[in-house]
Amino acid sequence: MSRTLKLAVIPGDGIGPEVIAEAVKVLDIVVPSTDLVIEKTPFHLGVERFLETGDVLSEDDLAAISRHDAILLGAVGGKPGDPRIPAGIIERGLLLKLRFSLDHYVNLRPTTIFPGVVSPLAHPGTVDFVVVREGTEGPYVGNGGALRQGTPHEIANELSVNTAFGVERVVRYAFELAAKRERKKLTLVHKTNVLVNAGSLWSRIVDAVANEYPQVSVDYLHIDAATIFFVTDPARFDVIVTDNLFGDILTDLAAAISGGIGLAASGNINPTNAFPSMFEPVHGSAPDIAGQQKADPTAAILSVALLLEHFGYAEAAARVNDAVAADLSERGTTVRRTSDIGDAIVARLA
Ligand SMILES: NC(=O)c1ccc[n+]([C@@H]2O[C@H](COP(=O)([O-])OP(=O)(O)OC[C@H]3O[C@@H](n4cnc5c(N)ncnc54)[C@H](O)[C@@H]3O)[C@@H](O)[C@H]2O)c1
Ligand SMILES: CC(C)[C@H](C(=O)O)[C@@H](O)C(=O)O
Ligand SMILES: [Mg+2]
Repeated sequence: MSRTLKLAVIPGDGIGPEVIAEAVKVLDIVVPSTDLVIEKTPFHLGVERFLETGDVLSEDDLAAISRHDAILLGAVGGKPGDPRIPAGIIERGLLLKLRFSLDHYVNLRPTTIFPGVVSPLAHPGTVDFVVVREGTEGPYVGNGGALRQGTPHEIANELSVNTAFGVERVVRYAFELAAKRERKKLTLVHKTNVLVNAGSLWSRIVDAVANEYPQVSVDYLHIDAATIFFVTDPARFDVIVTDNLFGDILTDLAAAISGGIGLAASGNINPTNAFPSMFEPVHGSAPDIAGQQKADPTAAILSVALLLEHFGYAEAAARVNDAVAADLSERGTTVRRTSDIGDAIVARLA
């Protein structure tokens, strides 16, 4: 008996299509070792589509994507400052619209330093942590406005929305994850000394849920101090739970300390499975290197491993991770084309 998984594939912009081509090759080579049959549907979305049609993501597109079991996305967005693309129209209208509409309240971003990968840190220690970034609230909700725009008296607001329901569900997910991991440690990262209302809500919920997980040790860091420890002692972290914006910034830093943004994978998870979860590299469309086969597809390939894990295919996911690890440990400082990296990883899985 086989199990059919309907996968919406959104290659997107810039390096998105280049890295997704390699991720799909890896998926295609690993899936026959499972009982899965993957039915892929490509969706042509992103800057090009916007420039051609003025449309970013129609209700029909959204409905069609929602009928899939999962989404694999490359990256979306144009060159920052491109006058043809209003700021945020692709990011908000496509990427965040998917995350919000499909209730991706857990943005899961694991970090490890693979053997042989050179960290810019002199003494990184053993780095193996997961950032559980809240995905549907915070300053990302788009609840803002501007008054007297363009005048010296302009006022620009972006409201950060934090609901007890939204915070509790992501905190519970983070505790559940911490309880399953070896070190069983959870760090709340926030800015409770300044953002006192949101900070108080997050702290109280973490304290309350902690009572149900006596086996998990809990600590707290302000976001600014957390960035210090990411650089001076990243080995201290196990599971980090934080809000949408802090999590965005921390996870680019996590990528940088662990070998680069080309290696950082993520899952936008709807743990209830009411909606398809979405797997994507943490990086963006990298207009500076797009179309040149210079992008590292490893993050997209590791996102495929997260997808397989999400559906319970831990062994297939481990095979992909192992093939990536082997490739990275042999890679050294050799510069390879995007498709050569994909092919080398595929060859290890064949
Ligand atoms: N999830 C997403 O779709 C996503 C994420 C971040 C940024 N963006 C969008 O992407 C566009 C560019 O944003 P940015 O420049 O701030 O961030 P970026 O992540 O695209 O690029 C930052 C730097 O990292 C490099 N880089 C990124 N991915 C790489 C890879 N796989 N291999 C090698 N180098 C890589 C780029 O060349 C660039 O120098 C913007 O429109 C932004 O909004 C989209
Ligand atoms: C492009 C942008 C909306 C997105 C975010 O801020 O979440 C990106 O930076 C990411 O980390 O996935
Ligand atoms: Mg980001």
